[in-house]
Amino acid sequence: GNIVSVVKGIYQHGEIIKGHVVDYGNAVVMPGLIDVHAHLDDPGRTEWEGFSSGTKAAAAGGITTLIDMPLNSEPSTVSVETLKLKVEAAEEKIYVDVGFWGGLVPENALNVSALDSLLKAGVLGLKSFMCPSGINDFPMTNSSHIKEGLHVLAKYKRPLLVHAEMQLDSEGYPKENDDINDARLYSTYLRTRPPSMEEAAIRELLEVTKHTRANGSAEGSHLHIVHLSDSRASLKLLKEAKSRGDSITVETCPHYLAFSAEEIQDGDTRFKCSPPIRDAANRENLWGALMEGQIDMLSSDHSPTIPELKLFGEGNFLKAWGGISSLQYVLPVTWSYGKKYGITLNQLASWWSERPAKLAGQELKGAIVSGNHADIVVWEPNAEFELDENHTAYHKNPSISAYMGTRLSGKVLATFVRGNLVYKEGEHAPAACGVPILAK
Ligand SMILES: NC(=O)NC(NC(N)=O)C(=O)[O-]
Ligand SMILES: [Zn+2]
Ligand SMILES: [Zn+2]
Repeated sequence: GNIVSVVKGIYQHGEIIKGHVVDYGNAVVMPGLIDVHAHLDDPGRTEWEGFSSGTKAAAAGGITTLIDMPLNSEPSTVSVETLKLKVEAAEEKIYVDVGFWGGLVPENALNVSALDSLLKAGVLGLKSFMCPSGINDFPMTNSSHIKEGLHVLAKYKRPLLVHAEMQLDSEGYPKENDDINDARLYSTYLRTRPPSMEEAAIRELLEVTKHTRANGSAEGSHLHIVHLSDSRASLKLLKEAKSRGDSITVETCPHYLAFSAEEIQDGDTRFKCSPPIRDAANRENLWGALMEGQIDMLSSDHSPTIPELKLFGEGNFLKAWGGISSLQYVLPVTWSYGKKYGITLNQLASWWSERPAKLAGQELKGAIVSGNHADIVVWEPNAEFELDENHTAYHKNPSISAYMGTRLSGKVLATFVRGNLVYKEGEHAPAACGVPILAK
């Protein structure tokens, strides 16, 4: 299951290597992708996705490790008991390795022993929202909850991931439940979540992350901003905080790099997510920041649901479920939309494998080096395909993906997890052989 050695050619110590040699010709052999932000909705909402379909889609997309979010499953993963339910739900159903984030919510944030037991039970870190999550048993937290959480996490050297948007009553922008008649217009939804909401949340977080600096009271803990969309004030604040020594990283997602507000059609709620996809100029800035290293990594934020909750009929952006379905496509999407910015394979491996592995504390994953798990994706960057109904999608609800109808390049030929061939050109391994990852 591990990489024994990495050699040039097929000779080792002057001898032709014995055993089973597979020659993938000019295809790229890369570390498997590690997606630190996916909502697999299991247990409890397997009609939205589920471990089996979600990890099959992942394997088909070259993802070898997923870290599952603590919400959208029912119940949310906010305690030892609910983590147990999640791990049991994953048994015999995961085709790639799956780790778990725990939830930081008001009911456990100020209860040190509750957080200790959740972390001792093996979650790889905690996740919290600074605005309503859309899930009833996953309420939002404020900065005092987050401060407490970070101080407990410091003992375990594990991260806190935060959905950084804060509702500001002061600003006169429409709220989601105002009865606005043009709820079919994407611009109406966009106005309800201006960049200032991300900026306000990040300003508040930076008051807490100063404790994560060397010799700070929360030294050892780490804050990770999930799915950044605002490429201006928010990114500037994060850059300054990093230069002051705060332990902070930030991710963005392929949908913020692929799409722009100008191209989202009225009523096409496949594109609804929070924070929202912003304008084309913002997308250009995000690409610039990613290429320069100001944005540390990428994640899918695969947040599917059933088609009915996307309200395709009425196309109401204010009431439809927010979340983009993308898991299987993130490698070809990043590659296809990134080519014009000159992205390299090394950058792909850094954004999708090396850095996510560090965030999730997975020292034996994220790079093809001897001793590491043999988690590998083999793919052809120049192979093009239409993402249409003829393209086999393994997601539970393929029709809701914003990527349907796009033409992409980058075809996955084979995916290996701990040396097991889990996917090969349309075929999955006969049995689910992924491992649930619990922190020691
Ligand atoms: N409950 C969710 O899945 N929310 C997600 N929804 C999005 N991103 O629109 C998220 O990550 O915030
Ligand atoms: Zn979020
Ligand atoms: Zn999410």
